[in-house]
Amino acid sequence: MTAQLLDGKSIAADIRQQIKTRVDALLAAGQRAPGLAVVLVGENPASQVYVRNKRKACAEVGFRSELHELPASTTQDELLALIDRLNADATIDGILVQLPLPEQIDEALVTERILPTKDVDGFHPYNVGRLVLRMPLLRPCTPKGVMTMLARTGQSLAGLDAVVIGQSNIVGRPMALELLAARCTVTICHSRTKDLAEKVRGADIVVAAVGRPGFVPGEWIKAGATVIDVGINRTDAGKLVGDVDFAGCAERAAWITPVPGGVGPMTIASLLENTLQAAELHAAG
Ligand SMILES: Nc1nc(=O)c2c([nH]1)NC[C@@H]1CN(c3ccc(C(=O)N[C@@H](CCC(=O)O)C(=O)O)cc3)C=[N+]21
Ligand SMILES: [Mg+2]
Repeated sequence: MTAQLLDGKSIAADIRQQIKTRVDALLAAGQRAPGLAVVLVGENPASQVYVRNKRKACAEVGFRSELHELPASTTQDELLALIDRLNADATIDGILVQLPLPEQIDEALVTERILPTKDVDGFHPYNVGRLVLRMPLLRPCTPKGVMTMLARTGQSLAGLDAVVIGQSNIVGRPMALELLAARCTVTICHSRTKDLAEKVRGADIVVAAVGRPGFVPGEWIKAGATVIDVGINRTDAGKLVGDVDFAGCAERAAWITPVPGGVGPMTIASLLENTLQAAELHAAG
């Protein structure tokens, strides 16, 4: 392996330490702790793991977090009524409705119901529009965490060729907008892309967010590239693997993120940053 590891686990721990210091200062000044409401509908085992990790991170930095666990049979109106209550609750700064939601619930409608200043996922059309216009407010957590990791490489991003594989609303699209704002030349690839291998071969930065284990082989990677693996795929043996062939890509890349311990912990660190930012917005009125 020649690549250096972008250690999300340790960068996320640094960020939590910084946030804890700021929360301690808030409390010392007589202000309340930032509050996050996490809403979990149904019993998706992966969602339960992520929600547990999020609440553990909140506790570590001194946030108040509350968990609203609703049955899989919850109606859309019941969920919207809960969001209305959380929107009106002055002790709640951030609302996170864990996705995916059961099929009877319209995710877009739920996302739009959350007050934009409490939308710590950054999924509300208001926050997405702010990102498009280069005046971001609350930024989607996974792309934000990736930008924090890229900053840690110390390289200037301006003018680099970036390829994002995947065009989802929660990762691929906002990721491309973040890289564009950092003045990369960005290509978004997806399932209908022609000559994907050629596009990746030209990239200085590759972000893989396809949800297919080992989808990006080492042969696609340009020498010295930065490889960011957003994939979290569980094998039949219960092991977590990313979207890139780690060993193959690490032979050529200058920087690479592991799975686990890469982008996942950074997503949670960004959620904490967003919740603190939302608390500051609410304190400012
Ligand atoms: N409204 C909403 N917001 C989200 O941010 C959101 C969501 N819904 N639905 C699901 C995805 C996925 N996601 C992850 C968060 C942390 C890890 C994470 O901590 N990963 C650890 C491993 C965790 C494990 O052991 O499974 C790691 O990569 O090292 C992974 C994935 C947030 N998501
Ligand atoms: Mg996310």
